[in-house]
Amino acid sequence: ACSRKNRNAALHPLWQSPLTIPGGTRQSPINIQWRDSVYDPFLKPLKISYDPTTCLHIWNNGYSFLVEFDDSTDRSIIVGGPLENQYRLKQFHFHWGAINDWGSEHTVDSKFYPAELHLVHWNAVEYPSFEEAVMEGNGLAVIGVFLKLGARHEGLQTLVDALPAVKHKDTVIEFDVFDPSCLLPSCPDYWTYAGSLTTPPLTESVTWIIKKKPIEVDEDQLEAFRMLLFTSDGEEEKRMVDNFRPLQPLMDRTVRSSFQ
Ligand SMILES: COc1ccc(CNS(=O)(=O)c2ccc(S(N)(=O)=O)s2)cc1
Ligand SMILES: [Zn+2]
Repeated sequence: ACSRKNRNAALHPLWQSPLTIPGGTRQSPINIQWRDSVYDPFLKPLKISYDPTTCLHIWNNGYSFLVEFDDSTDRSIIVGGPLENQYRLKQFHFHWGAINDWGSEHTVDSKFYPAELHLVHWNAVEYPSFEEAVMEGNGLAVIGVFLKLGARHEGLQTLVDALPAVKHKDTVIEFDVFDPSCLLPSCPDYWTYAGSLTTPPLTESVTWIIKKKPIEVDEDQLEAFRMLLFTSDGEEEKRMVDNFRPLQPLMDRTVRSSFQ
């Protein structure tokens, strides 16, 4: 279902670099073919413990809007699931479309969701900094959560209310208490596979953990994402939409599921 729009997204300034890095064998995002995923009974439940006071600010970086966390200690971490170590929360952000027919980065049985949340964590047990972890095969763990159109999400609303303050690229607003676990579905089921960052530097350093169940958000909340801009104040306005990377080849990878 790679429509014209997606090919344009592929050529979008965001990804002028080659679609996949030369020699890339584990690029993201991918289509998750449910029937090809393999149940792994040895996968543990994912344990998530976030400290809401580690929240710092919201930042429009010209790709998406990031909610960044103080990752100088182990106060907000995930452990278990497919992970060998515990990983520290660094930031979360979203990808979304201009319309509700697409917007997610991963697809399930070739179905797009209107948006996708990424919670980015790094392996502070084995690496001294985030920047170094980004370059290592087991350096990052990103939890992906699909957003679907439905009921208004009260937890997301506090974030949506702050977005007008970060309309332009390189604007920041203080955001000092937020618990991102309110954005996770209650169902523990997930898929997991070895992949990459979906924006430059596209490094193959991510253990992806994609939640099976989406969360529900309403139209107004998706529209609030779409009123953000890729462009800085004073530049000709370009709406921040379709900030997702095209699907990448699965190559020699297996997607495992934590559920039967
Ligand atoms: C060398 O310094 C660096 C290196 C890399 C970054 C990129 N930022 S990042 O790692 O948080 C992510 C980029 C894309 C993400 S996605 N859509 O796959 O979850 S996460 C920042 C600073
Ligand atoms: Zn992302």
